[in-house]
Amino acid sequence: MTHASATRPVVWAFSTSRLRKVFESVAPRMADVAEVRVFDKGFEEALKTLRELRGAGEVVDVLVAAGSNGAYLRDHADLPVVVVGASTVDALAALVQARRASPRIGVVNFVRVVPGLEQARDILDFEEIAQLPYVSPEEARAHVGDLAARGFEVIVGPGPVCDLAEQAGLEAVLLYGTDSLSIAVQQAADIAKIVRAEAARRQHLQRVVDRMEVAIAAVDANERVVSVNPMMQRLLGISEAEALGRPLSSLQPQLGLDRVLESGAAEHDSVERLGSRTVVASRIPLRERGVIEGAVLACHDETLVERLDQRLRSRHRPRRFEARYSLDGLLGDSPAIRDVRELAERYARTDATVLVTGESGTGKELVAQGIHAASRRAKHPFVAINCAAFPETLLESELFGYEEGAFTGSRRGGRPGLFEAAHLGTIFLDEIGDLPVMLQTRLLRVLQERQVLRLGSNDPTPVDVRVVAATHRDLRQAMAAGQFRSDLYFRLHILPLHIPALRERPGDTVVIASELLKRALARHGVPGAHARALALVRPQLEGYAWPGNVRELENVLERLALLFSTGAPPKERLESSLRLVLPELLETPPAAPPHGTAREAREKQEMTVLRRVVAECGGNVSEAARRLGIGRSTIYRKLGERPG
Ligand SMILES: Nc1ncnc2c1ncn2[C@@H]1O[C@H](COP(=O)(O)OP(=O)(O)OP(=O)(O)O)[C@@H](O)[C@H]1O
Repeated sequence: MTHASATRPVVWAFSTSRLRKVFESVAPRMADVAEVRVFDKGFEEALKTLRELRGAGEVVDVLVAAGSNGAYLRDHADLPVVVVGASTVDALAALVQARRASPRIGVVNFVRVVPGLEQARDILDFEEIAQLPYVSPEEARAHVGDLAARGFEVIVGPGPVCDLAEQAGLEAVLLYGTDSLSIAVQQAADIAKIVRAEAARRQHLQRVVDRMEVAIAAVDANERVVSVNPMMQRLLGISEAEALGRPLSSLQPQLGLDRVLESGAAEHDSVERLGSRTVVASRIPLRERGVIEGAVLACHDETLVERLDQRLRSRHRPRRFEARYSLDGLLGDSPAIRDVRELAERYARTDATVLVTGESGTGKELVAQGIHAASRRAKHPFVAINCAAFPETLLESELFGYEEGAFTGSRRGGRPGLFEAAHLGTIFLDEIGDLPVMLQTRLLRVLQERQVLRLGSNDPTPVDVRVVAATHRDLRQAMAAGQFRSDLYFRLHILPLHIPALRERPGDTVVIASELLKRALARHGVPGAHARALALVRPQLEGYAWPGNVRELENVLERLALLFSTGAPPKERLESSLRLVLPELLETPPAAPPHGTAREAREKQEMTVLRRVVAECGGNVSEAARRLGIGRSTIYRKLGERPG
């Protein structure tokens, strides 16, 4: 059975005449050069046989045939054809044999005269050699008749001519022998090797193009498609067969290459909207010796470009894997914050999971970084992720990574998740209370088994990671409401650490403010303004409720430093300037109601401020959050509303 991977070239020889027998005797002798198969077929029948056998999966590299049959196949078959020529040895042998019959010899050959016969005449002592080339069978028949009429008794020629000569009662000698056929088979084998090498190169190139995450189409100078890879077929929504030969702009006007063919100038990275999809397209003209002979279109899917962009950004964000803060950076002198610092230092000496709770902006991440920096893991990565900031599927692949082919567009070779990135270090899971239930289950498994399973993989990777989780939500309440798995809660709640809100430790405000203001003024190049600036707002700092905690305090002090950055504001405008940059602080604190506590008064004041700022921002909570330096969710929570 013939097979595509057969190492020997496969040659099929076609002949309906006596030449077939010679082929049959040559085939076994050429076995180490080529696998030769001989068919008793010619012309249309040969083509039909070719179609049938190749349709059934048989493989052939090159055809061999003689005379007009060879010429016919060369014109009609879609394979290389070697047309047998008479070798000098065979021609001489035929003449010697013919000479034995008669000194007058007719040579009737297809199209060509046999070279060198005139010289042979002297050596072989001929009386006459008549060479009559023919093109059509009718012409061959006429030549044979003519020679017979002229008294020739022997004719040398290809198979069909020999048949005609014998029919006319003359002696016939076959022009081709084993030498001619061996030469033809050798030529066929040489061609087969070249053709195979070429095909292999083309296939390799095709495989490369087919596997690229780019949709590619090439057109000729008339903008007709000459090749499209599978990605492009999908983009155009048609098969290769449908696309080939048609003008690209007729398939998708927005992806046309006519402009590039005309101008000869490449166009890079144009953004094209195709229905619901967006692609980034590049168009490049192809030149052959300076003449434009076609063009190539390459389209990247928008999501791929975005993914690459994201990956490049994250690669340039090493900060993400490093702790910047130590526990010394946790400012404050209150007993509450001292407790926090002391507890954090103790926790840092262990490897157990820590659950940090506290309102937004109280320093939960700062404490997590501090614990990492004070632990034996300090030299290894600190990886932080905000579980509320990603949609569920993205969060899953961020945390656990994925294997190649896990989803469309997953990158080759897969990608490790943050748990793997944090190996030997600490992972900080911020806003753990917002982790979707499905991921709570996966996280629980990681905590229990200390190994992660990438998406689409069955092969877990062991990880040595310390977990610090944080939340501003009440996880017990979430548990009761069925939003948080209790088994996960108990796995996280091993070393609890609560950071009280800034308003619950009033002494801290001025201590922290003083230090943060010093840093902000230094950044603005006015360190000398510290005492004056602080004195100016000190009563307000102490009286204010700080719904956004230290983050809000930072924000306020940054604005204050900005006010002083161009020199202290003149006295007469001081009040109005301050009111302008620190409106929330200068809101007149309402007098404590007779029956209320100081805390209630502060909370009331806080609500007044929140409502006013939200109103000033036309109800735009994001804008209000930015101005106050607190999270949107904090505003919603305090105002008792849910995000719409
Ligand atoms: N005690 C503190 N001393 C100095 N800086 C602090 C302190 N507490 C918080 N900060 C600063 O306040 C900002 C907010 O802190 P952090 O991001 O740690 O809060 P968080 O509780 O994690 O907030 P969220 O819950 O909104 O993520 C940071 O810039 C942090 O450095």
